[in-house]
Amino acid sequence: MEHLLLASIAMVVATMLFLIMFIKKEFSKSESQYPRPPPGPWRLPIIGCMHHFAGQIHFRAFRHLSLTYGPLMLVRIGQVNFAVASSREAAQEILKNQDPNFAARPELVVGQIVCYGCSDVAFSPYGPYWKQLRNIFHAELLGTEHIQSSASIREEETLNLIRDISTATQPINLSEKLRRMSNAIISRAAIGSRSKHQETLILVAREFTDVLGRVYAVDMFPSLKLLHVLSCAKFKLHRIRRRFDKIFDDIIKEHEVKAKMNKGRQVAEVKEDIIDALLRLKDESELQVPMTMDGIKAVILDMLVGGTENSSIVIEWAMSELMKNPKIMEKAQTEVMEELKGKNRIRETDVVELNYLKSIVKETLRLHPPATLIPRMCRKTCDVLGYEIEAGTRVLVNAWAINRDPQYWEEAESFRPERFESKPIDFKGGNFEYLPFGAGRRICPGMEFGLATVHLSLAQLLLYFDWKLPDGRKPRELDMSETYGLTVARKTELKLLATPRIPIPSTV
Ligand code: HEM
Repeated sequence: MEHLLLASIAMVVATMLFLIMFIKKEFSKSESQYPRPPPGPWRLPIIGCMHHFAGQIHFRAFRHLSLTYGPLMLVRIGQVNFAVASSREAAQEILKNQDPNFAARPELVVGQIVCYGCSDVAFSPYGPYWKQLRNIFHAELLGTEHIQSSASIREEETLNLIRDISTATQPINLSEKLRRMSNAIISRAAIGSRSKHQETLILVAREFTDVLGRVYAVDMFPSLKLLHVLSCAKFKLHRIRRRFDKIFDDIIKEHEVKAKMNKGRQVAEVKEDIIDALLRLKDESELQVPMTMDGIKAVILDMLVGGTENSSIVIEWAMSELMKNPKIMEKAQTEVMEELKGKNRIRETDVVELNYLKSIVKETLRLHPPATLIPRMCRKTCDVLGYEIEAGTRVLVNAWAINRDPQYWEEAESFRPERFESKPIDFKGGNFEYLPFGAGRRICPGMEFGLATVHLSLAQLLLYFDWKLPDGRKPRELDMSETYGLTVARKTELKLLATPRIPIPSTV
């Protein structure tokens, strides 16, 4: 009996020991197999990490936090987690090595309301519809052939800008003139003519890019429905959408009238723009995913807003940096003047030779990328740099911080175009320490088009004028503060005095 009791006790002890060892082994296995979430700043109840942003622009605040929490951190804002990548390695992992898993965009209320239920290119979910739109963009507007054939539009519109500036006797608002020029270029290339709604379009586009960069309670507290009602965000967004709608309806109506007049003629005979092509494809239902009228409006929105704001912002920053760095301005003016020798004007084909000017644009995009935070979303739970990123987590690649990281850039905060003369780095998304156009599947499709506008207009501004700050102000007094939007522009409009240097040609 005693033996039996001892044997039972021994059995129980052995079983318990076995169980403890098994659980311990499994536990340590689960720890090493499934990584932990990335580290992040401490949180307060309800608002999460919002207090860390007080008084700071978001991309600067994220960089500041990354100095403590590392290249990949998890920042909770309200009820939403953001994985923020702030190093070349983290960006490469997200935008290249695991690109398909991060090729989604977050579904924001702004995309739902203003971008016609996220049916544009920029907000649409990763999948066949998005792929189809990118192909149409490439085939009808942004491919190499179209960029070459739209060179005459850029040459005309940059010359119009130069003529307009040459008539001014007072300091000019260069920011405003650049927005008008960029909008005229993209409108003529995309919809066949300057939009008669240009003024309203530019105003609403500015309002839209501004709201795009804001943190809305409706997105950060998805479950607090009362807050959605109390916040006036949705009301504001619906107002923007109505104003866009009116303009886009008009553009589409004009194209439908033109299509009726051209009925019966072969496609090759008719000079089609991208809206004509979209309307034709919609009716022919040749597409894998049918195109709706809202989808067409969303595409117009991407083209007109993306094509206007980004290019003019880059030229504005380039001119600001040149005003602050007169020696660089002088060197660039000499280069353009040399290129003019034996010709009566600078054309787009001449820009290829302007290597210093192209380095100035690269350096401008390094210090002032219009899109500071590249927004993506994680589709499936995965491991990035040893940390677990859960499906549905919003991801931000802090391109602004990476472009200025002293680990990759000597004198990172200085404007030094020469650095690109010895550094074979380009925009195409293969150098993850330099991301002005993003990278991977969702890289900017308008890169070549935007650069063509930026290069040519900057060359013309430097060739035809000498520039000064008004009221005898010194270059160091120029305010360089940034706006708080999705695309980061100058906070104050750039106002300059232009003095003609050489005669302006009368025709293109
Ligand atoms: C110099 C000017 C420009 C800059 C710096 C710029 C920058 C960017 C960046 C950083 C992205 C995000 C890429 C990513 O997620 O990896 C983007 C996306 C996009 N850009 Fe641009 N852009 C410029 C010009 C343009 C132009 C001229 C157009 C159209 C005419 C355009 C249309 C778009 C669209 C539609 C997307 C969304 C792509 C997608 O989600 O698949 N951009 N751009």
